[in-house]
Amino acid sequence: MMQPSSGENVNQRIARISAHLDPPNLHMENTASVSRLNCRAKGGAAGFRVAVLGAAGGIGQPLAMLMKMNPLVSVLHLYDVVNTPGVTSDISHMDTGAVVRGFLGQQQLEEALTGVDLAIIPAGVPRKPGMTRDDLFNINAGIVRTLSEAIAKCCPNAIVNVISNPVNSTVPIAAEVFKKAGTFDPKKLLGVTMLDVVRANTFVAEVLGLDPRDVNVPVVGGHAGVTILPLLSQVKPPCSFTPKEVDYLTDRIQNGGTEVVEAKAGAGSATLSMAYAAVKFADACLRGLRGDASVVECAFVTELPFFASKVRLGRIGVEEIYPLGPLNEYERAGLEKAKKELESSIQKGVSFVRK
Ligand SMILES: NC(=O)C1=CN([C@@H]2O[C@H](COP(=O)(O)OP(=O)(O)OC[C@H]3O[C@@H](n4cnc5c(N)ncnc54)[C@H](O)[C@@H]3O)[C@@H](O)[C@H]2O)C=CC1
Ligand SMILES: O=C([O-])CC(=O)C(=O)O
Repeated sequence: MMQPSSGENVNQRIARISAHLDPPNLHMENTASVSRLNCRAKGGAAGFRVAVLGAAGGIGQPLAMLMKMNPLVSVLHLYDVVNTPGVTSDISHMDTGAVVRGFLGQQQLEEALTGVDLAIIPAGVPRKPGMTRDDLFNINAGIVRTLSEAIAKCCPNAIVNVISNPVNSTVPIAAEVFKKAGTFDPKKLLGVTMLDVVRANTFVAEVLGLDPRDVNVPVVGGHAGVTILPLLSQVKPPCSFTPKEVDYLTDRIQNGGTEVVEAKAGAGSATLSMAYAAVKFADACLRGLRGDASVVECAFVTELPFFASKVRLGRIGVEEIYPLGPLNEYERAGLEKAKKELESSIQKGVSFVRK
């Protein structure tokens, strides 16, 4: 026990005690479950272990915060190449169940991934006005490859949620890395297209005058421009749109990301709505892992070979990929455009790893 020194004021006392504390829950050299003042908690209530890779970023921070609030998460690993000590300290003060641990820099990447059930990847640079998602390829491809190599080594059975853009190429990159490592399981690798669904629900609800929570719009294809294919003929609850409404909604859903990039005027792309969407999707993956019945969401999966589809999530990841269902003429034309662009984006990702 530290003894109070005589003549010490409150600020001096606090400073003296703080100097004896370990860095806040940060897994540095001294990992020792960081026993601040010998607290007994070692963490690990029943639940899943989740790692966020890119946790200090615009998406990473709110995503980490929301995952800390998720009762299915028992241990939350926050990894980034910068700033994880601060983010980890901050989030670790939330009085929710998950134990938070921070990991900083490449040398701590493997430790960050060991034992995790779900790895979420929002690492990488975002767009600025005038850029396409594909313009991010040169930087983000290498980041996703590095992180995927570490996943293959340290948690080959984890479910992987890829957020980093261009998703249409980064998911094929992860798949190729896993194939090379002999760990590829198409049931476990998912590109996160949930934001397209979240936007579609919101915009359709606005047009119809409904509560967005009561609306469900399947969005298939991919996650860039024309590859984002909302199936407005399959909206639940069943409803109909005028041709003008279909044009307006399709355009707004396909360009929702650009709408945010332009509004942010150089300060990045969607972060808050993306963190919300990522957590909605991660929660679905965890409920599937827990064995909940009928967990169905849209995601970019690797079995057609790559296509965002409605999928049922279960204990092993993707348990069923639903067919597209009946498409109207407008959607069939959209599908042809989507397929063409998707093919080249997929090939670009595959070649990046094979070259
Ligand atoms: N799938 C989707 O629907 C969406 C995807 N995105 C994408 O998500 C990515 C991240 O966006 P923001 O969070 O806004 O960017 P950001 O720049 O704010 O954050 C990215 C974070 O990644 C970290 N990072 C960079 N290299 C890393 C590495 N090798 N390992 C671990 N962390 C690393 C950075 O240090 C930074 O903290 C972008 O590629 C963006 O285009 C954004 C919105 C929606
Ligand atoms: O548009 C971007 O660059 C980010 C993104 O993927 C989205 O908001 O859908």
